[in-house]
Amino acid sequence: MDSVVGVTIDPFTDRRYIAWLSLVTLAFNYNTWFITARLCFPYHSPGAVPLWLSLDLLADLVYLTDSLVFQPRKQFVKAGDIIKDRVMSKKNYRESERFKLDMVALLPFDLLYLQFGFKSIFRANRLLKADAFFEFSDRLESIMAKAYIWRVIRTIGYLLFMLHLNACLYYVASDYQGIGLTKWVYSGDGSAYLRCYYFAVRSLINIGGLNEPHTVFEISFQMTNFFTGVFVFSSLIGQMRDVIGAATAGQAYFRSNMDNTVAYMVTNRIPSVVQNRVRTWYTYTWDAQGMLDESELLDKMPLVMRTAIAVDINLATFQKIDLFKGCDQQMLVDMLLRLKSIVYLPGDFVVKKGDIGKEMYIIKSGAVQVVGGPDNSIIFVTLKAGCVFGEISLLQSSKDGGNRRTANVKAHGFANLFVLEKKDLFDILVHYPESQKVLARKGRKLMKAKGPAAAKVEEERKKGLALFGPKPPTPKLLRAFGGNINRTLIDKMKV
Ligand SMILES: Nc1nc2c(ncn2[C@@H]2O[C@@H]3COP(=O)(O)O[C@H]3[C@H]2O)c(=O)[nH]1
Repeated sequence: MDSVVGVTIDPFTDRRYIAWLSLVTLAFNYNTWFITARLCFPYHSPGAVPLWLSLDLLADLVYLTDSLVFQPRKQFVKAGDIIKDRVMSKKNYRESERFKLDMVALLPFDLLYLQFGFKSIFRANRLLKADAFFEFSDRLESIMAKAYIWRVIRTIGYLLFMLHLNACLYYVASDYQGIGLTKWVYSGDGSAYLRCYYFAVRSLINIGGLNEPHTVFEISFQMTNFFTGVFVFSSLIGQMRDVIGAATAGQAYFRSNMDNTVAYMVTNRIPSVVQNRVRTWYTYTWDAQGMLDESELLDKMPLVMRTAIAVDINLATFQKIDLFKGCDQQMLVDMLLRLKSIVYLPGDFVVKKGDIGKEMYIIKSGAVQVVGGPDNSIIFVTLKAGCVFGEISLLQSSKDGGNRRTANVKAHGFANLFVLEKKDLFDILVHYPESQKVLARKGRKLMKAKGPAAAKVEEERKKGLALFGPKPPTPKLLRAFGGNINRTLIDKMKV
C-alpha cells in the first residue's frame, strides 16, 4: 500500500482537491482585490496594519501549502498514460512553467517593508498565482451539472473586478488632481471606495450623468473610461450572453423545431385537433427527455462510452424481460445501442392489427393497452414499464402472413417507448446464433399459443368478449403470453 507521503492526487475527479483549489482561489482573490485597493486607497492606517499583516500571512500560508503539498502530488498524463508515481509527479511539477510562477509568487518581497515602509505593491508578485484560479474554474465546470451557472458567476466577477480597478484608478486620479479640488474628482465625502465604485459604474457602463471633466487630464481620463466601457465592458457582457445562449441552446432548438412544425401545419391547413396533438407531443417529449432526439447527443461519442451509458441506463430493465432470458449478454448490449426512444400520446395507436410488423417495443415509462372489439373499447391487457410488445409479428416469417400484427396496441396516458427495428434486431442476431435459436423458440411458442388456444381468444375478442371468456385462463395460456396478462383486468371483464 502507498504510504501517505507517496499518495498522489487525481486532479480530474478528486473533489477534495477541488475544495482545496477553492481555498487557493480565495487567497488569490484576496490578493488581487486588496493589493490593488490598498495600493490606491489610504487603507494602511496604523490601526489596520496588524489586520492586513495577519490576512497576508494567512494567504501566504495557503500559497505555500499548495506549492509544497498539493501541486507536487498531482497525477498527470504523459503520452496518454496517467502517471500516478509520487516521484514523477514531483518532477513533473518542478519542471513545469507553473512551478516557476508559483515560486516567484511566493518570493517574500514583503521584507522590503522594513526599508521602504508598509506598501502593498511589494506583494504584487502574489498575482502570479492566477493559474490556480483558472484550474479551479475548469475543474469546477467539469463536475457541475449546470456549468453555465458558474460561467455566469465568473463573468460577473470579471465585470465587478473591472469596475474595482476603475474605482482604484479614479481615486488615484482624484488624488493626483487634489481630492475635492474640482467638481469632477472625488469630493472626499463619505466612503471613498463606495463613491469611486459608483463613479466607475456610471462611467464604464456609459450611464453618464457625471460631473463634466475640465482639465486635459480629466477629459483624457473620462474619454479612456468611455472607450474602455464600450469595448471591454461590452465584450464581457457579450460573453455573458454567449454563456447563457449556449446553456439554453437545447431549449432554443426545441422551440424553433416546434415553431417550424406548427408553421408547416398552418400552411397546409392541418386540422386543429391534429395540430394540438403535435404541440402536446413536443411539449411532453421535451419535459420527459429534455431533448427531442437522445441519439443525436450520443452519436459523437466513442462506442465504448455510448455502451457504458446505455448499459448503465437500461441493461437492468432488459435483463428482466422474459423474452430475452437466456440470450447472450453482449447481444443485449448491442441491442441497447440500437434503441430509439419515442413518445406516444394518450390514445395513440402504436400498433394496428394486420399491419406488417417492422419493429418491436419496450416500455420505458407509462403503459400501453392491447385493445379490441368493434370500437377498440375492450381492453385485453395493460402492459407497463419493462414489458415488451410487437415481438410476435417480428419473430415470424412472412410465410402465411405470420409477419402481421396480431392485435391493436394503444398508448394509455403518455407512453415513452424504446423502439427496436426488425432490421437492427436481425443484423445483431447474425452474430449470435445461440440467441437467435432462443428467440426463434420463444417466437414459435408464442405462435403456438396463437394456435387453437389463441384462435379461441381472438374469436372471443371479435365477439367483444373478455380475453379468456368466462373461464379463468389456463396456466398454459398464461405461460404462452409470457405473464403479460393483467389479472385484475381479466377478472373485471369476466361476464
Ligand atoms: N395477440 C396478442 N398480442 C398480445 C397480447 N398481449 C400482448 N400482445 C402484444 O401485442 C402485439 C401486437 O403486435 P404483434 O402481433 O407484433 O405482437 C403482439 C404482442 O406483443 C395478447 O394477449 N394477444
